[in-house]
Formats: sequence, C-alpha cells, structure tokens
Amino acid sequence: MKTMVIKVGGALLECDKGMVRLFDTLIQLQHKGWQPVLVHGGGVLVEQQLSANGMTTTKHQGLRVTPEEQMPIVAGALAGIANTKLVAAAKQVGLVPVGLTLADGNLVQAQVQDPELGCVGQVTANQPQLLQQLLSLGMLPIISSVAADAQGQLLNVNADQAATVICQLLKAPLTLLSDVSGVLDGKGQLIPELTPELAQSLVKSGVIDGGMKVKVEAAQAAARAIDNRVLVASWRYPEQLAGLIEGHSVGTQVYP
Ligand SMILES: Nc1ncnc2c1ncn2[C@@H]1O[C@H](COP(=O)(O)OP(=O)(O)O)[C@@H](O)[C@H]1O
Ligand SMILES: CC(=O)N[C@@H](CCC(=O)OP(=O)(O)O)C(=O)O
Repeated sequence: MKTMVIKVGGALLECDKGMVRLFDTLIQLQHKGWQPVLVHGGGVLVEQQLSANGMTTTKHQGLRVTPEEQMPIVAGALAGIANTKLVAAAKQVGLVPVGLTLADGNLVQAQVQDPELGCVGQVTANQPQLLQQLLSLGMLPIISSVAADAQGQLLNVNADQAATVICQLLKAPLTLLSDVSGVLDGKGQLIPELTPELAQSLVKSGVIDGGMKVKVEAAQAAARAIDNRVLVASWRYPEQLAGLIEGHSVGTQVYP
C-alpha cells in the first residue's frame, strides 16, 4: 500500500458538496490501493470563533498572530469544530476516520516559532508509528494543525506547514487542496509547473503572497524532503479531484 498526504484548506468546511466530493475521492483512492492521510486547516472558522468571542486577529506574512489568551478559541475551532465536522462527514460516507492533532502520538516536536507571533508553532517530524498503525487498520487519520510544545503549551501551526511535516514523517507524496485551482500568475492564469526560480521571482514581485506564499514555501520544503513534486490544486473542481485519482496532471506541480 502507498500512503498519500492530502491537505484541505478551511474554506472546504463551508461547502457540504465539496466535503462529500472530497471523501468520495478518498474512498476511490483507497480502492486504488492508496492509504490517504488528511490534514486540514480552518482559518475561516478561527476568524469566526475569535470574532464571536469579541476578539480581533491579524496575520503576519500569512501566519496568524496568536496571543496566548486566544489559543483556547483557536484550538477549539481547529481541533474541535473543524476536526469533528470532517470526522463526522467521513464517517457518513463509510470511511473509518480517526480525529487527531499534531500533539498526538509523538508525531511531531513543536516549539514557538517567533515570540512576536505568540503561540504560533513550528514543527519537525518525530514518530510515524501511530499513523502507520491506523493506516494498517484501514483507518483514515484526520489531523488538525494544533500542536503542543515540551512545556505543555498548545500552539497554532499553519496547516500547510502541518501537512509538510506529516509528508516528511511518512515520506509520502503530498497534495495541497485549496479554494483556488493552483498557483496563479499575474494574469490569474494557472501555472502548471512552478520551479524554485519562478516561485522566487513571483514572490518577489508580490504575485504570490499571503496564504499562497506560505503554501508554496511549505510545498517546496516537502518537495525537497521527498525529492518529488508536490501538487497544489483545488477541492472545488471535480475534474481536479478526478485527476488526482487517475494520476493526471492537474493544478500546479511545485518542484523541489
Ligand atoms: N499567486 C497566487 N495564486 C493563487 N492564490 C493566491 C496567489 N497569491 C495569493 N493568493 C491567495 O492565497 C489564497 C490561498 O491561500 P489560503 O487562503 O491560505 O488557502 P487555504 O486556506 O486553502 O490553505 C487564495 O485564495 C488567494 O486569495
Ligand atoms: C499560524 C496559523 O496561521 N495558523 C492557521 C491554522 C489554520 C490554517 O492554516 O487554515 P487554512 O489552511 O484554512 O488557511 C490559522 O490560524 O489560520
């Protein structure tokens, strides 16, 4: 069996049709002999929950500044609302999901990335055994991007970086599914192949920015770790999910 790590952005959680299509895709991948592992974001939900609790939030270079007092709400949104919603939707279509965070099973080691960003975590791969066991039982791990450091502090990890660390941990191919069809150029056209040189120039000119800059950098780190291309595509378009199953080229291939 071959493992595949798939990450979905939080906007998926607002789209019931998108969730059904995604889990149908995972079932078909299982039938083709793949063992998928799902990593998810939930940035939209985090914003809704912080605002419902009278809190404001900002991002710095695509990463959410996370003061300690906001961490319980962030963890509640990602590991609570988002994770359980995906687990329930996966279960509904007959998959056997197991909801996890990055803090479970010694999967990763986490530490504060930069004190200026508050409780934002940076993570390194640690022990794959928990995931290997779940996969050998035919289960679908669904992992939120909440981690805990050695001092027991919960940390908020960008979900693309969380997916990269799980890809490094399992040495498995990685697909990052967003709400856009891939990395777009200055005219809004899809870039089928993104080399490090092209990425560098598009970041420099501001064409790739915000969440996509973090995503491309996470994809490049994963591509280097597995010495293979990483796919950035969309959960929104059925033809892209079909391409994923059939192994056709869709979205943007990010080169190491
Ligand atoms: N060059 C680009 N190509 C595509 N999207 C871009 C680009 N530059 C910035 N973006 C923004 O990045 C977003 C995707 O990043 P993000 O919101 O973090 O996605 P997700 O939540 O799916 O991980 C797009 O919706 C778009 O607004
Ligand atoms: C540190 C940091 O930025 N954490 C992210 C975690 C969720 C995430 O990445 O969600 P998407 O994949 O939907 O963008 C956040 O708080 O939004």
